Amino acid sequence: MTQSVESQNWGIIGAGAVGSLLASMLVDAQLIPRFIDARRSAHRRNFVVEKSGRSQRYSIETQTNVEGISVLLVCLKAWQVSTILASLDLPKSLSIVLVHNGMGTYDQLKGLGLEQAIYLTSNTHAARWKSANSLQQTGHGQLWLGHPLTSTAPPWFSSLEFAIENCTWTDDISQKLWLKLAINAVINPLTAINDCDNGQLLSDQYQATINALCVELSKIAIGSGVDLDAKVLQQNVRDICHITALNSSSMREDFSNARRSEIDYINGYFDKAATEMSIDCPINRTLYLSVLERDKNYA
Ligand SMILES: NC(=O)C1=CN([C@@H]2O[C@H](COP(=O)(O)OP(=O)(O)OC[C@H]3O[C@@H](n4cnc5c(N)ncnc54)[C@H](OP(=O)(O)O)[C@@H]3O)[C@@H](O)[C@H]2O)C=CC1
Ligand SMILES: CC(C)(CO)C(=O)C(=O)O
Repeated sequence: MTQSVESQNWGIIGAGAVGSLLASMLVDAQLIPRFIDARRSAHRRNFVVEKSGRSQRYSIETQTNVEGISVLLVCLKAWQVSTILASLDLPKSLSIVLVHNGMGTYDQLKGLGLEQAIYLTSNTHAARWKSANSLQQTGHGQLWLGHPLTSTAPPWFSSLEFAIENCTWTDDISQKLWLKLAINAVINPLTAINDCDNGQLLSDQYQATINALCVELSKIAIGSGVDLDAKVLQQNVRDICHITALNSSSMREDFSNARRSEIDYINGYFDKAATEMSIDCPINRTLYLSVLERDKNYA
């Protein structure tokens, strides 16, 4: 691969499945990212990534703070983002890129008074750990990047676009985020509660619930100024269930691994918006409260 012209220092907080996958893509493009982890002393993180049938070794420097970093990819679970970023000393010039499922962290960070530029993404590049240091890419997806207030891509975007497969700037990130949020609000709680793969949601028994839930979510999105037709959403949910038929959703994985889920930032986000607009959404509420009740054990 040709060396890209690079003057940024890339940091990644969250050396989990997504953070390590994106780190490997940056290394492949010779961008030399560093992991940030204030919980541990400085070290090198060594791992193997299996991508497109090839295994490659990576060794990434891990530092305890964001010193020297100019672009920070935040690959944490949604519920970790505000607490962890608030605990770090972040320079004003830092660009923050949020890479997680769900919505609500942007407002939380702005509410905390963060003055840095915060970019949002909708990411479908997927990976899972086969063992502690061996990662497998499980989905060649897409990463949409945008900013809620500006349609101009930052100067470092060309490097990210060069490094990350199917990385595209959008001047309407809100539309992409709401569609992904709605898809997750259908697939994630239903697969977690029913303990099934994504593809099983295509069976007849789930269609009435899925269709009615899509109508509710569409009403909330439209009430929030986002054009999200219920039929288009239903089709998108079906398409994702087909494409990811054998996948176990991230919420189902959280259930099986006794971890807190991201429900507050998915169905909870819809529930809050529905309540503010006095839109009755009983199916979304039931799913939200059911997973929330389970999550109390893992707060
Ligand atoms: N996995 C996937 O394929 C996909 C995931 N997503 C979304 O991307 C986001 C990240 O997911 P994923 O990578 O799977 O999640 P992981 O739980 O694998 O990654 C989160 C990482 O953050 C680390 N972390 C926790 N606290 C800190 C801290 N204080 N400082 C530094 N690092 C910390 C964790 O380390 P430790 O475990 O040591 O605590 C963990 O490695 C989620 O929102 C998920 O829904 C979206 C698309 C696909
Ligand atoms: C699209 C989907 C449902 C794929 O599994 C996902 O994003 C998740 O599991 O969180």
